[in-house]
This record gives sequence, C-alpha cells and structure tokens, in this order.
Amino acid sequence: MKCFHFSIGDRRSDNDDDGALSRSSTRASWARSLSVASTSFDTSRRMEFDSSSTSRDFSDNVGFSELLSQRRSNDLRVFKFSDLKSATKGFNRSLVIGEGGFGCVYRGVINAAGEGNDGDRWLDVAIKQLSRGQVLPLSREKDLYE
Ligand SMILES: Nc1ncnc2c1ncn2[C@@H]1O[C@H](COP(=O)(O)OP(=O)(O)OP(=O)(O)O)[C@@H](O)[C@H]1O
Repeated sequence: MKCFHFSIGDRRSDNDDDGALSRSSTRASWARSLSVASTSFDTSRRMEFDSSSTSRDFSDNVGFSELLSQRRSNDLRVFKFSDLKSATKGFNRSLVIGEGGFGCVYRGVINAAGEGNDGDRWLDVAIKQLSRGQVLPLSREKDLYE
C-alpha cells in the first residue's frame, strides 16, 4: 500500500496528551512498537471486527478516555504526541522502516522514564503513524502492546 506523508497540520496538536499507548515490555526485539493516530480519535467510528468479519460498534460502550484509564491502570505508558514527534524527528521520512495497511512505521528513540522519575531510559522504538482517516479496529489494538 502506498505510504503518504502528512504535513504538520494533518496531525494532532502537540498539546494532545493521548496520542499513543505503549507499555513496558521485555520483548527482545530492538524496537518496541508505539502508534499514533494522524487524526483525532473519533470514538463514534470505532469498530471491532470479529473472526467472521462482522462488525460491532463500540461507541456506546467504551469511550476513549475510559479505555485510556484502563490502559494506565494496566502498567501501560501513554506518550504525548509531542514525544512521538520528537522521537521521529518530526516523522522524518528518512526514519521510515516499514509500512502496513494502517500507515507508516518510523524508527525512533524515546525516553521511557515515567513522569516524575529521575534519570532517562532511552529506548529504540517503532512508531506507527496511522494514515489519515484510518481508525484502528479494537481487535488490532493488541498491535500496540506487542
Ligand atoms: N517493532 C518493529 N521493529 C522493526 N520493524 C518494525 C516494527 N514494527 C513494524 N516494523 C516494520 O514496519 C512494517 C509495517 O509494520 P506494520 O505493523 O504496520 O505491519 P502490518 O501489521 O502489516 O500493518 P497493519 O497493522 O497496518 O496492517 C513491518 O513489516 C516492519 O518492516
């Protein structure tokens, strides 16, 4: 699939706190995966696809804020969009390491030390930028934590 590069104006505001999710991981690969939506999360359009390819609208059941608080309580890190932008040098094309059906994947370096913690914990990470208009189905959110 063709990979489009979006201008700054297409992405979320730097002040947006809820740009992406991740978690501590012991996975041995060189990079941990993070994702970021290039457009605002529209919970009314969030769908889950089951194995029989039928779909179910989650908009009335799980709000995005509720989802985030569940993730936070599960030892998951929530990175600001600005952190992901810095980690990829502004989503620099030279750092693209792959692309999938939902968008480009960038290599980056991010400080994974939690807020309020002393010191730095720099990690090589893979950061996926969802293509404009793409909404990650809930069943694919597992990708954020692998
Ligand atoms: N953690 C990672 N470390 C190294 N490379 C990665 C990592 N994650 C993704 N990539 C690279 O980016 C490419 C696309 O990854 P992506 O997860 O988007 O693939 P996909 O599962 O096929 O896509 P989608 O989930 O959008 O359908 C991979 O084929 C790989 O080359």
